[in-house]
Amino acid sequence: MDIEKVNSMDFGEFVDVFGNVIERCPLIAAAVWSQRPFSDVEDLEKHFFAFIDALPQSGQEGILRCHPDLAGRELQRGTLTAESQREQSGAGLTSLGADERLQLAELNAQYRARFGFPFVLAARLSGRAAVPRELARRLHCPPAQELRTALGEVKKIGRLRLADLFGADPARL
Ligand SMILES: NC(=O)N[C@H]1NC(=O)NC1=O
Repeated sequence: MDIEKVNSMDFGEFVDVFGNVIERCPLIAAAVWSQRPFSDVEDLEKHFFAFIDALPQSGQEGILRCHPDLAGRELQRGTLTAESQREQSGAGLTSLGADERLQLAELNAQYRARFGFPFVLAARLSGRAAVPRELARRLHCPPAQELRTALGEVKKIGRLRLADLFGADPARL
């Protein structure tokens, strides 16, 4: 895919293609479409991120709540989005032992109880051992800092998903 192709997409096609750049938030792609034309993929990415940054805290928390737990029930049930499924299996979360799954479920529950949204981490950038470690560490962070960290992870996930769509190297975005 190239940027000329993106700029020529009608609304429906654009939302079909980019609707899950931010997990289960096609509204963001819908809003970004009206800002076309984009000069390149970096410019497109900037519009996604600027939308997130401009939201009030309730909206930013809403975005986090659209994310499925890592190694959670949806992974077990096979109801993840295709992107999330790929990311979670790529990180080795599909092959956890029962003990590891239980440990993560407990940490996920503690995290959600403390912050009111699920723990979000760009799974593709960390291995399965790093997930419980990061979860346990971030569980003790101040809420305002944690919201910023979690949104930073949402952006990392979005960047990787955009890079996939463009067949680009995410380091160059
Ligand atoms: N909870 C959470 O981080 N979920 C996400 N992380 C990721 O890499 N893909 C997801 O769906």
